[in-house]
Amino acid sequence: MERTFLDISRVVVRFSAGALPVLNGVDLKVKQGEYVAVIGHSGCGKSTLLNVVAGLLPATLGGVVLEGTEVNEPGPDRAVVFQNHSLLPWLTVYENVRLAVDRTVGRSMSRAERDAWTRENLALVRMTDHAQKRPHEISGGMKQRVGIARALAMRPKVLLLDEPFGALDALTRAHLQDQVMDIHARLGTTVMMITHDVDEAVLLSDRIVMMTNGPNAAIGEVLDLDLPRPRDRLALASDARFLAAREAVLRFLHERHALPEVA
Ligand SMILES: Nc1ncnc2c1ncn2[C@@H]1O[C@H](COP(=O)(O)OP(=O)(O)OP(=O)(O)O)[C@@H](O)[C@H]1O
Repeated sequence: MERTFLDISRVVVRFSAGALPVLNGVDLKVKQGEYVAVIGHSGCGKSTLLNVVAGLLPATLGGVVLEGTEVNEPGPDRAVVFQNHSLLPWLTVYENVRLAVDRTVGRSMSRAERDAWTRENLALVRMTDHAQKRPHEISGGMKQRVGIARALAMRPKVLLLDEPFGALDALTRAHLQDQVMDIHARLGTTVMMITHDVDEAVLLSDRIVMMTNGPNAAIGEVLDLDLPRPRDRLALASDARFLAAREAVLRFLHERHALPEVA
């Protein structure tokens, strides 16, 4: 049996003493190199779960262990990319990534190595030609690419993506999904991605974790995707396995766990 890499164990999150917990007993074991998507209706607690894994929010009960070490605070081994790019506006694209390098992995590198590592990560997201621009001079999709480069530059054990493509138009989104698939294939990074988008979850993931509605949310079902990689969005559009997986997730969200007002 493959060893658990990221172990989310019986996580309960309660924001106030009198209220019901938002999450009530989330258990998830992620293998190294696995791409896991977490999907569920708005407000079910997806970001809350990601924040617990990131170490940004303590679990009320239960906890998270990454490669044998308990998560108690944020750290570069769990780099997060949020929906709204959080680049520093007064720094260039290069400087935004370089800052992360200098503050994390770069401590053990020479100046020239830090420069090369920064450029390598910018190249990975195809931002080399825009390295000297500032955030206001690049598009939303480019900003997300820089955010991904910055996260990868920390050499994280787990890349945590919180709706990273949520604010982008459909074509830019598709382009970025393809790039993330390519990066995942090349680097073998373990990824946990929050999404609302069923097609995105099926296209990118090895497993889809479907959450029940909150409060008291937990994992309702987990779907294993045996679609071979590399995956091609056009070929998959008519692939019976892709369509069956898509339908299974849609049925979970809109039949078994439809929101009360639309049920
Ligand atoms: N700091 C907080 N204090 C109190 N309640 C919170 C806090 N953070 C989140 N919540 C509540 O917890 C619930 C889950 O929120 P969360 O953002 O995790 O959901 P989500 O599934 O990520 O939603 P969405 O898909 O809309 O982003 C919501 O009811 C939210 O109001």
